[in-house]
Amino acid sequence: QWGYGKDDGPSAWNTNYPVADGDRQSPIDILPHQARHDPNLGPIVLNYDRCTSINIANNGHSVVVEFEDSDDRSVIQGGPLDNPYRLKQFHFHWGGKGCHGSEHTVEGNSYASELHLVHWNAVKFKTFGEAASTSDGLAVLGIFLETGDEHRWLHMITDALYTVKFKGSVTDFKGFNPKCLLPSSLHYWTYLGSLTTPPLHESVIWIVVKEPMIVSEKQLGKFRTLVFTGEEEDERTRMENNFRPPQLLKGRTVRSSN
Ligand SMILES: COc1cc(C[n+]2ccc3cc(OS(N)(=O)=O)ccc3c2)cc(OC)c1OC
Ligand SMILES: [Zn+2]
Repeated sequence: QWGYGKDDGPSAWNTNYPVADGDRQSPIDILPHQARHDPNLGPIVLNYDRCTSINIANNGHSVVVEFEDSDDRSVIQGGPLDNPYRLKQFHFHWGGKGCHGSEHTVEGNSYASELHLVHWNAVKFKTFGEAASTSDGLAVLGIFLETGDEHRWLHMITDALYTVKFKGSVTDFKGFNPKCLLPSSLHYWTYLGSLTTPPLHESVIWIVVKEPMIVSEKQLGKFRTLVFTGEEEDERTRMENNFRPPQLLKGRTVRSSN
């Protein structure tokens, strides 16, 4: 019942989700010079080598790749995290043709798109849902996408998008390791925030990587062939501009790894 349109978009979400006006909402505009460099912030460590992707789906808001998360086969740890967090899914946010579509911005500048790798603290919680509704139950790794040369591995995602054009479509998507999408440096900013879509739970430790991944305009354009609507609906609404704009910092500190 929520979306990214004029009537159901981010400015209307606080009607059904009052936490939208909360004190630790995401995304935010990141000001690098005001971020506190914290020498105690170690590197982010990704152990995705035994990760098991299951499927790729169009949930009516984005395209999502889900992972098997019944054990610690794919986890993120280190950095601001005091436990390993299990990879649950990743998805993207993007703009319209020529417009930008990232959620976090840097000094007011947005990128073409943003990848979110969603992890949950399976040490402290039994289910993703429980973690998703408890402070710091989730850790989301945000990667900016910038247009330039073609990304050598992104085609594995974009070649599958035609199979999930419509809301509610799901197809098998096995053997994909998202580590191949990451930029070379994992230097990051980190702050306490929320899910950027309803239910907007304030349960996320955000880790936003400074270096963007480079993808071609053509690859990005394939995301815009998806539609928000189901196959049975008569109108086809192109899936684009599925991003929430930056929210108030409300006194939060953003820390920077080296
Ligand atoms: C699998 O169970 C759930 C799935 C989901 C699906 N879900 C919904 C919204 C999400 C928003 C997200 O926000 S983002 N964009 O900041 O990464 C991330 C993962 C999400 C995952 C939500 C749940 O409770 C909040 C769930 O527990 C009941
Ligand atoms: Zn997201």
